[in-house]
Amino acid sequence: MAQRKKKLKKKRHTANREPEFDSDGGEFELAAEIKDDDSPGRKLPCFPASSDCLSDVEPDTRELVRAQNKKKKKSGGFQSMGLSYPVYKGVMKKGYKVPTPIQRKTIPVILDGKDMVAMARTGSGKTAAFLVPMFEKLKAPHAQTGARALILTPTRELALQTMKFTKELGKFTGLKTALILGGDRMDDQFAALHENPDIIIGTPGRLMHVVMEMNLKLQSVEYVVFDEADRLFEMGFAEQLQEIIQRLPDTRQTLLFSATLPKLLVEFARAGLTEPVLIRLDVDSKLSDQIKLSFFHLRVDDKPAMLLHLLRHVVKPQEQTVVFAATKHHVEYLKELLSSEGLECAYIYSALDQTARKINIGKFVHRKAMVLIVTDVAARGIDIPLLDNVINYNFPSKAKLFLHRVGRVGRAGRSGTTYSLVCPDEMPFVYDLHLFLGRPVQLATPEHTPGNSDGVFGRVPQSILDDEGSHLITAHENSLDLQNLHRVSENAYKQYLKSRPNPSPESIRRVKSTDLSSMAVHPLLGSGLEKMELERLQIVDAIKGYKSKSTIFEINSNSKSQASEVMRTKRSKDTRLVEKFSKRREDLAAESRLCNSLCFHQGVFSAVVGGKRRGPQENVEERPKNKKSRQTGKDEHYYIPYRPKDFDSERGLSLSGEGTAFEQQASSAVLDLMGDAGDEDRKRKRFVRETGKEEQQKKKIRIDGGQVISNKKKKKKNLYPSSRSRGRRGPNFPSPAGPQQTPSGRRVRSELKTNAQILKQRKKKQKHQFLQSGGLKKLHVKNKQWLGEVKKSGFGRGGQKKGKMRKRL
Ligand SMILES: Nc1ncnc2c1ncn2[C@@H]1O[C@H](COP(=O)(O)OP(=O)(O)OP(=O)(O)O)[C@@H](O)[C@H]1O
Repeated sequence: MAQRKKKLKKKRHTANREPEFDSDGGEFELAAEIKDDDSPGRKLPCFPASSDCLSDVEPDTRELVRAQNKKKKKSGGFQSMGLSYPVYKGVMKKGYKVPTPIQRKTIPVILDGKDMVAMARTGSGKTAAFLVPMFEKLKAPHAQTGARALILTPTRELALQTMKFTKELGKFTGLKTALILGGDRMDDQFAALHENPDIIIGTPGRLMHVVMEMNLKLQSVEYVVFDEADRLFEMGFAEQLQEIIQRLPDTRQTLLFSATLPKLLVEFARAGLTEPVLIRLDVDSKLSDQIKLSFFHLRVDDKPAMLLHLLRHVVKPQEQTVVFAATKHHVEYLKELLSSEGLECAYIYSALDQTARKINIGKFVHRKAMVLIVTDVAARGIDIPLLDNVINYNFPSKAKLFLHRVGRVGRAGRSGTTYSLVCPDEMPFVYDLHLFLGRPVQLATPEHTPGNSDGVFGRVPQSILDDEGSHLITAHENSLDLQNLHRVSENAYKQYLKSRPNPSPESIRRVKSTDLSSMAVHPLLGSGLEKMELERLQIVDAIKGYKSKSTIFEINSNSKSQASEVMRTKRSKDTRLVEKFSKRREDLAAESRLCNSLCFHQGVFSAVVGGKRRGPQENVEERPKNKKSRQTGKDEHYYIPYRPKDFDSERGLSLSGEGTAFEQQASSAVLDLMGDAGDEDRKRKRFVRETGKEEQQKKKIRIDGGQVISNKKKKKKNLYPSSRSRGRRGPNFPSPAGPQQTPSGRRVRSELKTNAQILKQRKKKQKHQFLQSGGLKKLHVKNKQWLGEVKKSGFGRGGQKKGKMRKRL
């Protein structure tokens, strides 16, 4: 223990000597933010002198060779990173000639042994950024110790993909990898861990389950990666991560990667980072310019028709498309719908059987199906290189989820298009997204052409919806399945709406004040018919917005009924208020129109945000000066906003999506005057003491598949010994030895059991099973039967004879 502490100190000491990555004053805060600077001549962080090397078992010649290689090769390429031959060969074989910016920034720092939090946009090559240095560090398989690297991912698909990358990039290193995923057989996973893998790739739920079953200590892990870290550190995985992290040694190197990470490292406090380096690339331009965005405004019922239109007429036949839907029921419905319309499609959702998921992904990757319908399970990390389009059938409720979904296209410098179907209740999320991206919402105008339609928010011509709608009606009439699935998906949507997070209040306000009647048809959908269609839509809007001057109570103007009298009196009383309200609405609409045009022409986004920030001085005169704006008298030049500039962006990235960690903490800070005395029972309206149930709940753990089980029950289950007793050992099952050593010389207790222990456990289990299956009772009954039989055979039918035989019995 003392030795470990000493080493940790040493590690910190080495890190402190490099000022460019240091945290200020050793506080757990933002250590350093490296701006996107791709200058090839950038100085690489220097290596520690051999005396500072972490291993005190032998002088690390590897480091020296690497430093030597670095000096020789010109900077900018993988060569300059001083990679060893097997690793370099794997990288070249994969076809990576030059490192991507995130790889160039992160690999040298990771090789220097620092903890890291790295953010770069989707498809920028983050996987290789943590795999390459991992291979370099692990070097070659180790015979004695357990796994030395652990990679955690939030979804099975992503874990499978990381496994594929690991195999390809690490082909020449000979390192062994075990994949621990929910949905696969646990016995196989026990066996895989017995083969003494160097790397474990897994999803938190199943890994925690396996770790607890096998009682693995994970003390040999030196390198931990949390891929899609923001998702992993969201509430859903908290317990599983806790269980895994507390088993890891303090001296490990921890890396967090994602395309969407908040700036405040406090949000990752549970990861146990030690003086981490923060690398955030593309903070300003979160989306690749190669990705084109289109937003279509329509009713929720028109979405199926629009989807069909997009897939048939807008998307090219040779292009592959991923459709994101809100729930698995939507996926099932859409799959049935598209199939009935002759569009071949594959589908994935988390509840789908593992084999079916693999088959469906395979079908899509091999271009047997050109459409893949998915829930958000496939939103993160999945890399399908030739993917062209993403369709958001349901708009994501979080801006960062939009980034991840959209990030499935435009990978590694390719181009792609995203189409989002937005119904009225999803409008505030579109505004939230634009706040997050720092762009104005562009409402379509008749002047927009398909060529300049990027980011435009427009309407869908009714003619398109009518055409496809008639197909849909026939399809539904002919298929009972489709009708049922549609009904189920509608019910699921109601549930989905209940669980959906709320948009920000300013976006709701903005949507209310936006005059959508001025919005034209989306340029991608109505080339040539914009003006005519706009007029038509305006007439339809006017009809929709028509309000009768009198109520149903006043149908007969000279009616003397009591109801009509009441209505008339009320009307005369409220006229002033109604007028005031409609005038305010008109003003707001006019202001929003002006803001939109200003933003569109000048790119001044600040003007869009609820009128809080003002545009350039010269345009102030053009604004309708309402009472409020005149009163504020804010001088932009000297005004210091109470929110930081990147507030909206950071709010989107924050793990809870509610704001910064500080704001959350402050809002949840409660002075508990009652202390431990108890809690208020709202139903009974009195204070009650804690019953200890909370403690019991804490002892329960959610395993993969969402099942909640108690720790105790888990132990009773004993899946691991039973698998071992069946002799499912891997071919290279290492002999159970005494204490082993890590390369750094630390002693680790063997996780393997001795023969005696195994036999003892086996006996215990057999006894347990025997008792559980009512073994004693059965034995008793069996004995009785036997006695009866013997009696019969001994004494014939009567059974009452006396004699020698009877005596013997
Ligand atoms: N140095 C490189 N040169 C060329 N291609 C690369 C390089 N590094 C990665 N790629 C390719 O870029 C694509 C995207 O890589 P990867 O999946 O690692 O991105 P990512 O940043 O992890 O994306 P996401 O955030 O969506 O998970 C992959 O097809 C990968 O093979």
